[in-house]
Amino acid sequence: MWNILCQRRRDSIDQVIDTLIAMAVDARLLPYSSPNTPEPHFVRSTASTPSLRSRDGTLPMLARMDGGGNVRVVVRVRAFLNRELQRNTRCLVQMDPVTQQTTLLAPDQDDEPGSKSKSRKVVEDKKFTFDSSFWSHDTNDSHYAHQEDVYNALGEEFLDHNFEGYHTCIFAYGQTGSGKSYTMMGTPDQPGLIPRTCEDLFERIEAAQNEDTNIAYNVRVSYFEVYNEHVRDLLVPVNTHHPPNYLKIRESPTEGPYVKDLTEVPVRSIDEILRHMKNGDASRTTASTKMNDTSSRSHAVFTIMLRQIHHDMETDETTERSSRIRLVDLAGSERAKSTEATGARLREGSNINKSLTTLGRVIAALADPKTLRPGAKRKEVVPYRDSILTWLLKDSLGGNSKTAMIACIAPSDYDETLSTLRYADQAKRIRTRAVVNQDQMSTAERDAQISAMAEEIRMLQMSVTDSSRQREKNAKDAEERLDEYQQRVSTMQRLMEERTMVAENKIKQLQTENEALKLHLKLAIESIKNPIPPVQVKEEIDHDDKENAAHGIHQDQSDVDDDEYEYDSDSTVNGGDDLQEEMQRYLQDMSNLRKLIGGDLSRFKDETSVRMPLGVRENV
Ligand SMILES: Nc1ncnc2c1ncn2[C@@H]1O[C@H](COP(=O)(O)OP(=O)(O)OP(=O)(O)O)[C@@H](O)[C@H]1O
Repeated sequence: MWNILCQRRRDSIDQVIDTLIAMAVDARLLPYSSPNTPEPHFVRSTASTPSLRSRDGTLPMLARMDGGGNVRVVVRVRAFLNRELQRNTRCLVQMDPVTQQTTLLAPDQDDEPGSKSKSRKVVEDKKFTFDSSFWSHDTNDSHYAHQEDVYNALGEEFLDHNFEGYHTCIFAYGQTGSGKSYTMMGTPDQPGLIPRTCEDLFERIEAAQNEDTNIAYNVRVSYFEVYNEHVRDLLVPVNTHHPPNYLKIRESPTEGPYVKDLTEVPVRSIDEILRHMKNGDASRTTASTKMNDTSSRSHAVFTIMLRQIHHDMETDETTERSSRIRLVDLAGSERAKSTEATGARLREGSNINKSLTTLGRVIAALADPKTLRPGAKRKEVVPYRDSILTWLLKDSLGGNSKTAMIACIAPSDYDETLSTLRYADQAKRIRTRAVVNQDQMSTAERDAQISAMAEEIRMLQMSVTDSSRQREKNAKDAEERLDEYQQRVSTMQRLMEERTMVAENKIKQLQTENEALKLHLKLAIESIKNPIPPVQVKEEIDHDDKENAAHGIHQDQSDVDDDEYEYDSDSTVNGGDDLQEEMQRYLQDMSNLRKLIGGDLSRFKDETSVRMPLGVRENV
């Protein structure tokens, strides 16, 4: 009992320390400090504020604020493949749909001919419990998990997080041929997690825009693969006459590691995003191996950047939420003996294993409570930089992201499945520190930020020119400055885009108001032109008089009332003229305002297009 209490206390302390470390790392977690605190670029962050558009709007406040959490780990077992059926292999995996427990059964002596299991000292049943266990082995079973079930249980919730402003990452891990690509990409008939996420994303955007015109969405995608420790852009068509263009990795103090010059394509519809996804997928390096006819020989990273910009017309404040959706299909771990690979395949296999081994070391380091202890130099302990894959996934594995791992397993390979399940079991202990990526600022603040940035870019431009003169002397320094300069330019482009979106929204709103006023004016003029005939009122009054007389009520005022009515009618006409004049004046004001905003808008567009060639991003 005492031990449990101590453990609980240690856990709580660890949690508090975690939060404090996260606050120190990410200034946005700190409460808005005093006015004396210098605020870089006037950005007032409201991280952890309620969702702009959570799915049902009923998330409890605490759930929204708690960005930290353990890596979600799920496991999926696939059906037998033809070669396994021909060998008459036995299914070694059992899953309990109630407890989510996965049991790996020890193979019989005759199973897995030539496998290491014979020589293992202890070959016994092993039990693991994960967040979900997806049984995709036999379609006849009631708890069979279809592609849709996997998306509903995991993908949908992660997309909710993206709309709340969190970065997310879902990666599929497992031995070669265990069903990673099937789970992530799927087939045309059975689409996997990536196409389902794309579809759901645009369906939600469409629904949200129909509901609220003050919110604008901006979606971009990128797709790259890590092949033989090189990064290749999958959205750039392959040119067989040229050697592959491998991209470099850079690390920015604010954004973390990123791929330099990676294509980021803006997408506006489901069809567009699916087209890019399919093109990229077709460019991926695959080959036929003994274990899988279409084996992925690279790690593929499909990233969706989602920006939600909400402009409040009343306060003239803009709230921007940005999130990154990373969907990773890792290459499969493999044993040279099983794949019988030689030559290029063998070299690929050893590179794949090398990066997966590093991923395993990163996971082990992050899962180790000692790494999280106060005073531990986390950066030094976690070997992110030992492989391209782990360096690029640094943020997703141990930083600002909500992350899930799908461990894919084959039904009849004891050793490989045990190794995958152990890997997954360790990943369960990793805690990430996700925060809502949200900024809020007024139009004036944004303008000030753009001016400050323009000045900064001017200075950087000058220093880049100076540096390039000394390039021979100090090439690295010059390159770094150029990188920084390009990054600032693209940030500024983003701000300009935002300003354009806000201006467009304002115009839309003014147009609606204008239309409403025109209609109002038309009705007012019509009612002035065709006033209600006074005679009707008179008749009614006469009728009333008669009735009143019949009831013996004295009506001295009836003539006066008539006069008053005629007088009122005149004054209505005069009042109508006034109203019409006022309306005309108002309309004039509106059209002036519209011209003014229109002028601004075209100016912003001009500025953006003028600055375009300076940016790093292609196809933007
Ligand atoms: N849940 C499933 N239901 C039906 N078939 C599946 C399932 N999972 C995988 N498969 C089939 O198994 C084979 C191997 O799957 P897949 O290519 O997805 O494996 P992988 O883990 O991506 O392999 P690699 O690491 O070699 O790329 C494919 O023919 C695929 O259609």
